[in-house]
Amino acid sequence: MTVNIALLGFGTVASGIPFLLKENGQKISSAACTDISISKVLVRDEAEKQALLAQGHDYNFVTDITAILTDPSVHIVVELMGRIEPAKTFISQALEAKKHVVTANKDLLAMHGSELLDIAAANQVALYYEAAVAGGIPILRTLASAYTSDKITKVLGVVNGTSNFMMTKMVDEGWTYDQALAEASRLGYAESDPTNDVDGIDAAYKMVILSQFAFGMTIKFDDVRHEGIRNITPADVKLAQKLGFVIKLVGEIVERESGIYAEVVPTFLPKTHQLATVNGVMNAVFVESIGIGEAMFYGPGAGQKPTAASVVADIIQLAMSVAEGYSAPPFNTFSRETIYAKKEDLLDKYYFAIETEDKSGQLLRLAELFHAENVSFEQVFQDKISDHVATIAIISHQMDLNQFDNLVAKISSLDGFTLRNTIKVI
Ligand SMILES: NC(=O)C1=CN([C@@H]2O[C@H](COP(=O)(O)OP(=O)(O)OC[C@H]3O[C@@H](n4cnc5c(N)ncnc54)[C@H](OP(=O)(O)O)[C@@H]3O)[C@@H](O)[C@H]2O)C=CC1
Ligand SMILES: N[C@@H](CC=O)C(=O)O
Ligand code: NA
Repeated sequence: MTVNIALLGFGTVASGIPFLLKENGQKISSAACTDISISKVLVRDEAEKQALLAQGHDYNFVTDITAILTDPSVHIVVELMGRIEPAKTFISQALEAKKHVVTANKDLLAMHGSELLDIAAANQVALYYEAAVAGGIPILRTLASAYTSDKITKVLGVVNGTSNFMMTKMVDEGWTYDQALAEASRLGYAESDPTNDVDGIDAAYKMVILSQFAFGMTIKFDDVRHEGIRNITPADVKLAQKLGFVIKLVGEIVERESGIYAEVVPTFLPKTHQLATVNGVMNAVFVESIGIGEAMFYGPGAGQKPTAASVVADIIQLAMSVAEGYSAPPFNTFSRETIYAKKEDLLDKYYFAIETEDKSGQLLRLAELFHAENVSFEQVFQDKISDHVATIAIISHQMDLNQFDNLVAKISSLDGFTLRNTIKVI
């Protein structure tokens, strides 16, 4: 038997699939208990079809999804177009046509995953998406299988390859923000609209998906506090280095007694923390649990071949179920009621960078403000910006999220002070 797959889109990731099917064909067929063949590829229009044929791609290119949906010989649909629509409609239609679906579309899964999984279940087919979180790292399947015996208490992740690549180039090699972004796009790491990469949105999508696999709870995207890398200045990086930290965009999900909480924020990581060594396009997911303890899963978070490898691994699992005639199990079965943590249960240290006039009494005003919130300073630094202006950098002791929000609001409205940045300190 041959299991037929149809690709929706033939961009960076999709065009990496033929390489693996060809170079690793024997192992793949043996693992799937069947041959796997790309029987149709949906492209945008006739011009793209002609261009791909001219480049030597010898596939059955189609420009209308109906050709795939109505073809009973297509067993698995692989969506690699990205964005919400028409991907959502096409995936829903494919599931309703009783075809299994593989996707890498974290935007769609974070916003509408539950709805799509319900459609899959109602039609007795499966929706797999290993590549949606940390491209080449087999993290979702690991959480869904190897962690069934364990209880996870915390997940930390550097899960956006583009922003991590950019930060690494900017810090280590002095590249500008624009140079770093252009190169991340050229290498196929960035989304077609890289806003989501640099503003922490892509990483927040991944936290939504990770919360389902690690904690069995579905945090809504809007409830994932997120901020990107745009506000980080060379001064922040310099101070971090001086104090033995590196700055990374880190996602965190924790379960406290009151419930679960997720955020993606720039973070001061001690240089000795395992995540501090994750550079370039590499990603890592650091998992704390009551059984295994601490474990870190490290690998490429983006790029054609790593991401295609995760996609093909999903295809193999589904192809095997087709070939062997059993129902493919759901990708994740861990599900509990979602209960959010109380803000007073969320304790962290923070770095505050505040600009103010360089004159007597300014630090005292800040000290009074922190004191009113019952938060104490751990370290304070002052740097001259010009003759009359200074940056005061404060690293606080632990405070809860209510205290942090109150401080941010109060400093922001304090006359003569500009809150330039806040960064979590681990
Ligand atoms: N690149 C990476 O490293 C990773 C990507 N992903 C995810 O994988 C998915 C694919 O990403 P990637 O390959 O990088 O994206 P690309 O933009 O390189 O590829 C998407 C392709 O789909 C085409 N497309 C879009 N809409 C349609 C449509 N309606 N009909 C037919 N074709 C269409 C696009 O055409 P056009 O160019 O004309 O718009 C483009 O060729 C995304 O969901 C992304 O988030 C996940 C992990 C890593
Ligand atoms: N644009 C994303 C791709 C993988 O999800 C990233 O940079 O991590
Ligand atoms: Na993955």
